[in-house]
Amino acid sequence: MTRTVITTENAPALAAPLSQGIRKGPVLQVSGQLPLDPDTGHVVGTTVAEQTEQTLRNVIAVLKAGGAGLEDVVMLRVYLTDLAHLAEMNGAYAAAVGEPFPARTTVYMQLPPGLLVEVDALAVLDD
Ligand SMILES: C=C(N)C(=O)O
Repeated sequence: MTRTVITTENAPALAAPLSQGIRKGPVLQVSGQLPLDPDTGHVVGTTVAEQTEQTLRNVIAVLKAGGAGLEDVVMLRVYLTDLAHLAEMNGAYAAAVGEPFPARTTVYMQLPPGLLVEVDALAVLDD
């Protein structure tokens, strides 16, 4: 089975040794996306809600480039810098992702200055 690199100008090009997404057969893994504007590379938003919205826009852009959509996502991982942001992130997340919600894990970690959230996604496409 061929491993295909997924690249799109509609999500930011990250300055790291990674692909925006990788597809192998029906499986599409989206790399951790950040709340960056794809055109400028600048951080979008100062609140965790705003940053979650932009981050999920970037996740969706990579999914689309790989032939998938949110309906194909089985797992999302959300990385937050502060437990106090959980409720606000959940509000923005629920509105953007919609039901039925994929499985999800939320992890707390450090991110570079100004970044409050990162999200990666695993999608499985129909045969
Ligand atoms: C931004 C990332 N996904 C990374 O550095 O792994």
